[in-house]
Amino acid sequence: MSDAAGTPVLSARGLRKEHGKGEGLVRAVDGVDLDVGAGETVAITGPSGSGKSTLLHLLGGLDRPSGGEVSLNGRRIDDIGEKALARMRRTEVSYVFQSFPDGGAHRRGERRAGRAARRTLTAVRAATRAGAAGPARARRPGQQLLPSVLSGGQRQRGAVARALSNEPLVVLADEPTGNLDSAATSDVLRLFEDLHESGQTLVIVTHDARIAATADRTFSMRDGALVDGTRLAVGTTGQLGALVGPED
Ligand SMILES: Nc1ncnc2c1ncn2[C@@H]1O[C@H](COP(=O)(O)OP(=O)(O)OP(=O)(O)O)[C@@H](O)[C@H]1O
Repeated sequence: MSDAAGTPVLSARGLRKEHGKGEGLVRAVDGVDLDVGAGETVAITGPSGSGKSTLLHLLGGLDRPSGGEVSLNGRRIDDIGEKALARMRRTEVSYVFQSFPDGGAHRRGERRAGRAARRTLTAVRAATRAGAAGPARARRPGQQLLPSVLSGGQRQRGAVARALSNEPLVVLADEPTGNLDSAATSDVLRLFEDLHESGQTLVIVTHDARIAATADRTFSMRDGALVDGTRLAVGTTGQLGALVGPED
């Protein structure tokens, strides 16, 4: 799980992110430790609102932690200046986000994807404004907001291709098969399998058991904490089922 020098490609220590204040305080990420080694695929699953997207944003420098550390190839990224952070986001990390639903998708799915996309876009815009603008803007996920005649599967394959264009140290994917039909999901699944085989380091947030099954390690998130997912029950629907954790 580490390279020859023993340094994980991506590492988090005591990572925390709080939103809001007082009674409205949400501990979205609450003390996460994680090491992702070179060429490793790590899948993160867990219920809605458990902090998966927030964690991915912190790991990729799209958002600043409230506490704790994030390192890329042994170099801290949580405490670096905005320019260095913007450069890091352009050159060392890539993101794949949830595809937008095609016309026939269920309205609840659309609303959910819309909310997630707005939050991500807000984070990307804030990060881009704060750091060096320019190239980062051009190929960030806002592109996926453009109305398009492409199918969800085609758009998502394009998004993955773009994500690889800067040969990132790590690809962070947030529900990459969300809103895709099963044929498109299979395509994207194959892409991730190929990526894994090619030695790309990957962190994938997913509800899809088939995607999670491609991972070397799977974790579940619960209330902002990462739980070892080796005891995840996989249901017959292809969705990851209940976590058989100590609290269950
Ligand atoms: N910008 C924000 N401001 C306030 N609260 C937020 C913000 N972003 C996330 N949260 C809250 O933090 C918690 C974790 O959210 P997050 O989106 O990371 O969870 P998730 O596991 O990715 O959920 P989903 O699977 O629905 O995308 C939730 O309670 C959410 O409402």
